[in-house]
Amino acid sequence: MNNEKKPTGVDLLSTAAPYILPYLPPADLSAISLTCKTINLVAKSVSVGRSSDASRNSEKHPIPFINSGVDNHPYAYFTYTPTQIISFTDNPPRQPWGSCSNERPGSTLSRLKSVEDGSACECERSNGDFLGCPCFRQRLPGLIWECGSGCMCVPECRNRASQGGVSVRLKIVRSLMKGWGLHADQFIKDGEFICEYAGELLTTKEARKRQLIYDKLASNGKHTSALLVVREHLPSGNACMRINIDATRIGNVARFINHSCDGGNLSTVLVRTSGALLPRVCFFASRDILKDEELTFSYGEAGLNSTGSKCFCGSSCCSGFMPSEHT
Ligand SMILES: C[S@@+](CC[C@H](N)C(=O)[O-])C[C@H]1O[C@@H](n2cnc3c(N)ncnc32)[C@H](O)[C@@H]1O
Repeated sequence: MNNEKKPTGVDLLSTAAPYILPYLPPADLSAISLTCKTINLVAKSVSVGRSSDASRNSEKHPIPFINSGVDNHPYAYFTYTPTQIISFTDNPPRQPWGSCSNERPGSTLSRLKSVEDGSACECERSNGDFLGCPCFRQRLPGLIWECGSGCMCVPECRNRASQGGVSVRLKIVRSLMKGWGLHADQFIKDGEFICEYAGELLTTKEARKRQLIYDKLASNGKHTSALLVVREHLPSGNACMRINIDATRIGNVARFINHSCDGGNLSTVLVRTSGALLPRVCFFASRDILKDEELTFSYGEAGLNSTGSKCFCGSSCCSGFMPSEHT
């Protein structure tokens, strides 16, 4: 005789729900949480997991959302990518987030630490020739050349500072006037790498199309977008290359960095890596940054390009209005 009890519908539901619910966007999660007690409990734990780490275990430390009673937003929903990707024309694929089974990758995501004495960089030598590494041949203002697949050096090489993802402790804090903002959760030294601006790489045509949609959505005051346009001036001085990165649907923590009219405490640097076709846009501390300070940079000059949206950066030179990028 078989004494084993057959699982009930509730048993099956509580087994399956933790695997399915982390794939749901907030509106669907909230709707399904009303169906029964079991689902409600799982939905609550998914929300708690989401607000505890925006990076979905992709970065070295968790990056929590902090909302100390400003409003009822526990987190912002988007698909996470630690580095730039080619754009999606359709909706991005669903990514689970908030599951308690997610494990921080730790050593599997080869963490790159800077080596103070520089002796780890073997790329300077090629057959005994110290001019072997392409990264050291060209240095231009606002541009850093890092070692890459074309170099012989170890991942710990100090000339790969921006390649290991976010290694400083950060948090995403809600404010009444600016929405979410990225803050330091530790002291950060002047010049330290903070994060890449990761998102979808767009053609200029696609960037212009999306900007029109975002401007329309923003006019009802409920939508924030994160489309960054950076221009790389070529050595001739006569031409420049445009890089359009949209972190609105798919991005990383850089999508939460707010604007400051005084230039803020971050510098925007283009990083070219040996062996890679396209540069990456990276943020470095432009001065020492204290724990809890908000991280900001200038989106551009307000002047004639202003969208008319009010700026709440609070700096002494605030123009009162947010700059806009003419895409
Ligand atoms: C890249 S997002 C930054 C993250 C955003 N605060 C959020 O909650 O997702 C850019 C948007 O943030 C808001 N923002 C950024 N800096 C601001 C500032 N100084 N004053 C007011 N709003 C700001 C604007 O709505 C802007 O369109």
